[in-house]
Amino acid sequence: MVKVGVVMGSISDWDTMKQCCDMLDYFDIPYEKDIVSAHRTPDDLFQYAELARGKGINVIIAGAGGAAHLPGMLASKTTIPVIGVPITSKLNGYDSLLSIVQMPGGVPVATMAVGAAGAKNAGIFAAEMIGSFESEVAAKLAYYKKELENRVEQMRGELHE
Ligand SMILES: Nc1c(C(=O)O)ncn1[C@@H]1O[C@H](COP(=O)(O)O)[C@@H](O)[C@H]1O
Repeated sequence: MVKVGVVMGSISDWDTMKQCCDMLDYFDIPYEKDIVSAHRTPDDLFQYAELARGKGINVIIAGAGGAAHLPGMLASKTTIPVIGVPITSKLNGYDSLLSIVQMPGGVPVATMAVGAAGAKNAGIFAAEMIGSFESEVAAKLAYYKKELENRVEQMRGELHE
């Protein structure tokens, strides 16, 4: 059963949002991906939010750029937690970031950094949410953290070579 719903406002967001799907693959978390736009397909957005829980989705990751209303509008229509990924834009993603992060009180969106690193972290953060109740995912997260530590150890070696 699908556990994470990954949505983006346009196919032009895919290069970035792929980073989050790569992390979900790494942690063996089943997900679905789709393109939904608050501006271009508002009816689809409402339908997506309404059907998500029934599909078994525990977390939604939504990436959008510019006037990035997609994550916030999803959050307004569902009680499933929404992670927002600001996509780099003509204004370097500042507009996307502020559109996503500045939600009114009562409608939270867990906002990541702009661009690829944010998308990657969104995948890891979703895994952490699922890992809080699935021990197999928690074990994979612990292994991942160990690998990060090993990589720094390797960097220290390279620095002193
Ligand atoms: N911000 C949104 C929404 C939305 O918030 O619903 N729908 C599309 N977009 C964004 O428009 C940008 C340009 O899209 P195009 O490349 O298709 O013109 C994309 O980054 C997309 O996320």
